[in-house]
Amino acid sequence: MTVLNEKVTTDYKALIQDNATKSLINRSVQYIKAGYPVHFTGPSGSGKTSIALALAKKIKRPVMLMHGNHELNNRDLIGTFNGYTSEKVVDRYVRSVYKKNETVTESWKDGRLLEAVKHGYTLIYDEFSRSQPATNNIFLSILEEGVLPLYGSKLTEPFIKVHPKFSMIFTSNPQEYAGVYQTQEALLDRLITLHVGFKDKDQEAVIISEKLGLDKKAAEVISEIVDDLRQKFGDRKGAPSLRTSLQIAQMVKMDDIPVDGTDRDFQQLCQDVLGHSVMQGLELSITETNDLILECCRKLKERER
Ligand SMILES: Nc1ncnc2c1ncn2[C@@H]1O[C@H](COP(=O)(O)OP(=O)(O)OP(=O)(O)O)[C@@H](O)[C@H]1O
Repeated sequence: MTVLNEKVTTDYKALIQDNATKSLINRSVQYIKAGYPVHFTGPSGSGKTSIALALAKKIKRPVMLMHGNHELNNRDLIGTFNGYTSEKVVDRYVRSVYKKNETVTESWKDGRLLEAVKHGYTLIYDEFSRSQPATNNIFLSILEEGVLPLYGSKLTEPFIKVHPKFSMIFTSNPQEYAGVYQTQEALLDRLITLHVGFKDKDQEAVIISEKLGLDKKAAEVISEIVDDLRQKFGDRKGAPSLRTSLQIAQMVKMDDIPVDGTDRDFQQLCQDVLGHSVMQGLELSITETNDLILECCRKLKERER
């Protein structure tokens, strides 16, 4: 279980906010205040989770983070009996009298959703469409009736009322991604779905440079190579994301690699970090992949680190 609350200090540079991102977060705060759950959808690495975290921070309530997966079930969400506690009292105060009192009780542990609903946390349900639609049905009761049904929990109450400060932020990858279930219309219908796409190469260069403290020109070279390859994907999925650019930038900084398209170490780094997604996405052989990445590297003029 992951609970983040206001006391946790995050890197203030974690999310570099351009005007579009700022506006997206501000609008989302208003939707949440009005009682609507917000849903960020878009390709992998486009920044959905980072935006969700920044939004949750603005809501100023403790944050519960939950990741969708196909094994998630009501026990994870609502809770489960996780063993027994027993108490035995043996009273031999008077020698001739032996008094024994033994009680055994099942111990209950709240699931993440129950905890968040009870205490009015902000719940981030990351990649929720990786959970089975039947598991996600429970959110319909929360959104529709404002109650969390305690299915199969053996608890005395059949449901609990949702805390007025409870709010939800969902993120998901588009349906064509592997391991993603189709979301029931009834649930989607109740969310405000906002699209988060890749930024352009200049915006990405600013993020790389500011986030990692890398020279602006070096950041531009990296984002240009990644963007060049991304363009070749067209509508195909799995294009290299900002995450990939950040990985290259991080390694360049750590290992003092010159950001120079003709430098062998830099070329090797680009081939290592970008190779797999390019090979898979563009359906190329490993040699074709390496050649393509080299070509993108060499295209760029040598620039200062
Ligand atoms: N605006 C931004 N400023 C700084 N870093 C960012 C920004 N957007 C994304 N990142 C960084 O890019 C990487 C990918 O972001 P994130 O994990 O939020 O994407 P995602 O869309 O949730 O990806 P996935 O679908 O794979 O979970 C992270 O390292 C994140 O810190």
